[in-house]
Amino acid sequence: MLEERKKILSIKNLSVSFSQYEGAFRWKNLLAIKDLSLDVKEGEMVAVVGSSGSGKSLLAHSVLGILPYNATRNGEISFYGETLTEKRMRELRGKEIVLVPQSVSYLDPLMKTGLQIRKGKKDESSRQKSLEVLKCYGLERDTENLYPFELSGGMIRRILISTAVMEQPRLVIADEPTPGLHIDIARRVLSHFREIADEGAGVLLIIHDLELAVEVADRIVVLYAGTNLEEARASDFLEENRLRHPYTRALYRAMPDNGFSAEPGTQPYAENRPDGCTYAPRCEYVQEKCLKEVEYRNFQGGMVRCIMAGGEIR
Ligand SMILES: Nc1ncnc2c1ncn2[C@@H]1O[C@H](COP(=O)(O)OP(=O)(O)OP(=O)(O)O)[C@@H](O)[C@H]1O
Ligand code: NI
Repeated sequence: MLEERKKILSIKNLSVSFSQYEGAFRWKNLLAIKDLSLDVKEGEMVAVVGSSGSGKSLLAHSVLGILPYNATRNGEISFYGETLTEKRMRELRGKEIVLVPQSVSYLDPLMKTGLQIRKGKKDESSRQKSLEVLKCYGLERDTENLYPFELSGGMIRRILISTAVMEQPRLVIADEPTPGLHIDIARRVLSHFREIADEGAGVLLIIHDLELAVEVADRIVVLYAGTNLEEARASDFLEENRLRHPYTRALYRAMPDNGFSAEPGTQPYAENRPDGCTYAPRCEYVQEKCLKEVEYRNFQGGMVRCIMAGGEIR
């Protein structure tokens, strides 16, 4: 019998709001993430896709406990079944839970690469370990003596990953690790994350590029205007009618292999989010009842937030 894989990360009904000063002693509450749920199990790579501003980085920062000071988080985040409080996040961060940040400016420009990977430690065993990690990521030994400005974009990405995995984390959150990389290098970077998952850790991969996500991940979570509309198996993207939500189907049709057909319209900003289904203003199937709150529900081995799935949409 197959052993049940343990849940590493569980996020239930996450919301993140910002309070913003509007002037004249008025504050406005902006709901940037609304009712977002997902799990990552051992050995699994879950990709989160969504266009710019859909809440991907906020999701990552919520798990790490590094949201901006004016943000409020609600809902439940747990790690191996234990609720992640701010204190617990601080303890796990950089050790059991690591972030490969979106920005390459994360590296210290004045510190040699080797020292950055071992977080300033100078003892011989840390040095040996960092050399092994460099080798594992296809980087020469001498890379340890280089400064960030002497590295190519692809090398910097690999250094950021090396730095993250030095401590053998249980959960790796990678925030857009591929933009600006040549496609071959992007694939190589992603295959390193795949290996990390295959060795038993959980990987939450935040990525714009749906095609790459489908190639490498086990499951795909589709974010739209701060909430999730669908969770599908990567293999569901082989055929349009295996997908559950009209938005995911539109994304499918926009993929290069499927005709590149872009759909009209854009995702709403948090302050203009409609009541009910966030996708309703653009949806060809929209009906009166879509304007009420829509539940995120189990459907055909995945999840969907659409009342029409299984009915009008087959
Ligand atoms: N500090 C902040 N103050 C107010 N609103 C914010 C703040 N940070 C983010 N937001 C809001 O949250 C939304 C989601 O931001 P987030 O950075 O998570 O997007 P993203 O999906 O990571 O985008 P990208 O693909 O461009 O990195 C933004 O559209 C913005 O409205
Ligand atoms: Ni982001």
